[in-house]
Amino acid sequence: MTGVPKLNPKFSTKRAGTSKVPIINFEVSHHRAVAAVRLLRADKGKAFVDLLNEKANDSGENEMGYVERTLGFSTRHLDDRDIRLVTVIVAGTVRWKRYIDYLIMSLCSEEKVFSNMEPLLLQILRIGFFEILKLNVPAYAVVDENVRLAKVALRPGAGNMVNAILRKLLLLKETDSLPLPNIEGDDRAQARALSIIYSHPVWMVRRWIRFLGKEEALKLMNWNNSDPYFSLRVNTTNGYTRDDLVNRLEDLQVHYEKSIMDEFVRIREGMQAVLQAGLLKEGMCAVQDESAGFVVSVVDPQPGETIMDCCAAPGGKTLFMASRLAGQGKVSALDINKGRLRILMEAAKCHNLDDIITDIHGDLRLYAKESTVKYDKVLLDAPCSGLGVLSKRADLRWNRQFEDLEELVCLQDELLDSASLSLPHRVYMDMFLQNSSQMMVSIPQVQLSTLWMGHLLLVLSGQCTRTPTTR
Ligand SMILES: C[S@@+](CC[C@H](N)C(=O)[O-])C[C@H]1O[C@@H](n2cnc3c(N)ncnc32)[C@H](O)[C@@H]1O
Repeated sequence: MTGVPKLNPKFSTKRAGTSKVPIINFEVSHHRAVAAVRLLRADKGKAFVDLLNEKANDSGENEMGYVERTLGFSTRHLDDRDIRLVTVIVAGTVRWKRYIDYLIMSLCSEEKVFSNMEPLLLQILRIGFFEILKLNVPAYAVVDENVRLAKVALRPGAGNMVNAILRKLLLLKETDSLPLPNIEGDDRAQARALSIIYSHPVWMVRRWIRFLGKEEALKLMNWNNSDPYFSLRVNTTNGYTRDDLVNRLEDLQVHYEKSIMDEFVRIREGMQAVLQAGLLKEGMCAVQDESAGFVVSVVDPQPGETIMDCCAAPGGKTLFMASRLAGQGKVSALDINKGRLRILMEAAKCHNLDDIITDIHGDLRLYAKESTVKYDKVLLDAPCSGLGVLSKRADLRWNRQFEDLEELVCLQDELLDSASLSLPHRVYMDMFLQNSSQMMVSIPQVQLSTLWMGHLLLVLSGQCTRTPTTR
């Protein structure tokens, strides 16, 4: 792929001149246009930002400005439905990128047609493929709209190409003959095929098969590719019950599901409505992953206890642990990042927990050497790769490199040593899955290790005298 797209002059000059009145271009489907530009930004990174600066004279224009200038409609006119569709299309297209690209390449007349394809054209095709394969949008709408978008954003020839490739895809789908790689050959070749079918980087597939076995690795990839849900935790410290939260969600017509954990409710859609209704601001609930709640359940804070949260910010687990203390006891929240710690304390105020929580700004590795304070319990939620939340963060799988994990494992090792050295009662370590296997073999004091929803929780007793890890 080469550079960033050249703008179609016809549209790039539309907003030039004296008129500031937004021009609404009814020719293109607005949510697809914004989705295509957002995907382009994700794909091109800095090259895209450079293009914005170059074309907009460093005016700080964002991607929305780009859409307005090049496609001729004001993104201010996007309604809630459009915004929701942009989110769905962008997340899904990014998630399935490897699989979709394999199909696009298979349907191009030659491999070089794919590798030389203009970046914006590729995004439009990816959107069309995602809509046909995963969203089941009516075929005529997908073809018509994406062809028109390619014609308007690029040129008529680009529209013809989109038309030809999407129609080929429809035919293959109808006849159930979509091309797929065979899972055969040595481990590496099989991982390569699986990485296309499940749309993950090859190194992740190989690593998970090695550590978890093929069956679990496939389950994990299916989970990563499923539509995510979000969890809300009711704030009992402010006197609310889960029924109160459920009643408000019903008023807002947000569909929910009660979690097996008492304080939690799951929602798949409707976060916008929850935010707009102010449920978070008024302290009724917090957005918190159930897996984070599970970690707190294992720590099981009891009234009167002192707890150290070693990597606390922005504070999801700190707040939940503090609320479990029922007004008696203390949580010390330590973090190296001052800004995130400030957010934590603001949330503590909102949740009426600022008497229970004390913030400590510092590097755990230094703090642990100097402090003589002992705690009843210590939670270490060390920085992680985020590989446990790939269903929610579609882009992460493409942004993480194997080398990032290596660095993280080093940091986690050091932090675990610090947490367990100077705070030697019980250390609860929560980490995402990426390096779980190394950790499990390397820490003889592990009393309990539980793998759940992408988290590995280790409960250690006494000081941590580990043998070197198997990195
Ligand atoms: C996974 S996040 C913690 C999330 C938090 N426990 C929660 O539930 O909201 C990891 C945190 O570790 C902090 N951190 C990284 N290195 C650190 C260090 N050397 N000492 C203390 N905190 C550190 C980061 O600033 C980040 O806020």
